[in-house]
Formats: sequence, structure tokens, C-alpha cells
Amino acid sequence: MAVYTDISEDQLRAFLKPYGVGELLSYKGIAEGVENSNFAVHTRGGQFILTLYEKRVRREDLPYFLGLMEHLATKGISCPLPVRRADGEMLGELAGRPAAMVTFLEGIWMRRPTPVHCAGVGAGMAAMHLAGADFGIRRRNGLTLQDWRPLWKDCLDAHPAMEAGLADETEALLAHLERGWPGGLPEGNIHADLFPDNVFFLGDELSGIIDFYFACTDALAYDVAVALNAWCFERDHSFNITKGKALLDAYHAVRPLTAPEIEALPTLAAGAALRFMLTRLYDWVTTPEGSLVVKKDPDEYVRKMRFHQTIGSASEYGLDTALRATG
Ligand SMILES: Nc1ncnc2c1ncn2[C@@H]1O[C@H](COP(=O)(O)OP(=O)(O)OP(=O)(O)O)[C@@H](O)[C@H]1O
Ligand SMILES: N[C@@H](CCO)C(=O)O
Repeated sequence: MAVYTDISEDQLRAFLKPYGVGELLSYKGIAEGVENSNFAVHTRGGQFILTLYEKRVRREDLPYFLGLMEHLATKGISCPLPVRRADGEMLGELAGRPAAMVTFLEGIWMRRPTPVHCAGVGAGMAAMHLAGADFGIRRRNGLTLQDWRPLWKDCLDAHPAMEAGLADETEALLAHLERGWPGGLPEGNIHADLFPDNVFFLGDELSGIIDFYFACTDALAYDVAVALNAWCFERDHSFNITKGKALLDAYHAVRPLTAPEIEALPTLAAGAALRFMLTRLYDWVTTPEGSLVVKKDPDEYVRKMRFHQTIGSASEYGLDTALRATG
């Protein structure tokens, strides 16, 4: 579920007034998503998504997230456009929560992405990176290498009986990444959570990228590493090199990866797998039994962590070796 904060019709009508989107016709809570409370809102002016920001989103980050979406949408990227109120503000308050309205995007997310969808997300991500290059606000990635060890400690504190094998493996990977995390790679504004449930398609065409609430300023290739993890593995946890190739080649065709980015990819991918393992594990050990929130499986990412540590070069992800001359 993701309606943590309920709203009344009267509250919503009052909230909508300054947005100039016309009379409220209907609204309903959206079950999908785990971070915020989302509502589909239909007014005379069109269809919108209303988001009430919950505990994990810091209010001071909202101008970055909303500003980035506006910047990208204005540059032709298919992402939600925040609606501005009559006073020019994008951010309001509803039921005691910061709240914003964005345009509704058509499409569905792919439960079983094919190589065509992987190519779509590769090309779309590269276009997003290029379009975000001149966005004026920066935001530090709150879930990068320096944050992983404290998060791991929180997991251990919450669950002291952690399986010894997993504990040793995580410690070893953390130490390895701390010694050799790639520095100096091209940076920009990245999505940082570009999973299939955050990308809509109409048929084979990418129709929307949503959920920019982990977006930040970081290595562009880290976004590629997150997407490799999220799009290119099968349900049996095996890596699908055809999907990897589709994603990487399509990205590279729009924004060529530099030689240092290509070299760094296995390390970035192992780090990205660790990041999602840790946030999932943290949720697993801290979310009370019986909660309506669907907990995501950390084990899937333990397996991905292991896989990336067996990779010697990006060609093993399918990156066409003929493309490797750049930079
Ligand atoms: N602009 C949009 N257009 C159409 N549907 C949207 C839009 N934004 C969100 N949704 C719908 O709301 C759902 C939840 O959105 P979102 O993924 O942003 O939530 P969240 O709580 O931040 O979740 P999570 O971080 O777990 O993915 C989406 O799966 C989608 O169905
Ligand atoms: N994409 C994240 C969930 C929160 O954004 C995951 O699959 O762990």
C-alpha cells in the first residue's frame, strides 16, 4: 500500500484551489509504491498525481526533486511536470504533510521487461542525463558509499542474529568498495532508483519516468549500474547478457560512456547491489510484522552482489567491445 496519510474531500478541495486545475471530480488512493502517499486526482482540468511526502523524504530536498522534474519535462523528457500554484509555488501542505501535484503519465510498467524495454530505458536514461546537465541545484546522494556502513550497522543493531555468512560477505564487500570506489567519473543529476516500476511504456515505447525522490548529483555511470541491476536479471536471478547489451548499447548510443566509466562499471554495479540489499534488509528487519507495506526481498540483491564480484570487465555485461574506444 502507499496511503499512509488519508485525506478528506473537503481538505483536498481546499488544497486544490490555488492550483487552478478546476473542480475536483474524483480521487482515489494508489496502492503501489512504498515511500509516500499517492492519490490519483481527476479534475475538470485533467488527471494528476498528488503526493504527500512521508518520513523518508526531507522537506528541504523537495525543491531539488520538483525542480529537476520541471527542468527535465521542460526539456522534453517524459517525466511528471509539477503543477505550479497561482503564487508560483510547486509545494503545498495537506493533512500536515508537504504535498505536490504532478501531471499524470500514460502507460504501464513492465513486470517482465524484454531487451526492447531495456534498450528503451538505456536510451531514456542517457537522454535524461544529458537534459539534466544544466539543472542548477545539486543534491548529495544520501545513499552512497559513506552511508552504507552506518546503514549496515543499523541493520545489525535491529537484528543482532544476522546470518554469519551474510555478515561476513557484506563486511568484505564494504571493505573492498571502501578501498577502490571509483572517483572522478563524470557527474550529473541521476535518478538513482530507475527500476522497472518507475518507468512506463506504451507498447514498446518508453512513455514516462517517475519517482524522482532518490534523485541526486552523482556519477552518471552509477545510474547505469543501478539500472543494470534492476532490468537485466531474470526471476531465477541469472544475468541476461542480451538485456545488458541492449541497455548499455542504447545508453552508449545517446551518451557515450567514457573509458573510466566502462572500467568502473563492475565496481559501481556491486556497490549499487549492496545499496539495494541494505535498504531492503533494513526495511526487512525494522518493518513490524502485519504491516501492510510489501517488504522487498534483500536476498535478490545478495545474489546480485555476488554476481558482480565475478565480473572482470564491462564486456561481460554485454557492452559491445567495439564501443569501448571512447574517452
Ligand atoms: N506521474 C504519474 N503518472 C501516472 N501514475 C503515477 C505517476 N506518479 C505515480 N504514479 C502511480 O503511483 C504509483 C506510486 O508512485 P511512486 O513509485 O512515485 O511511489 P513511491 O511511494 O515513491 O514508491 P516507490 O519509491 O516505492 O517506488 C506508481 O506505481 C504509479 O502507479
Ligand atoms: N527500488 C527500490 C525500492 C524503493 O525505491 C527497491 O526495489 O528496493
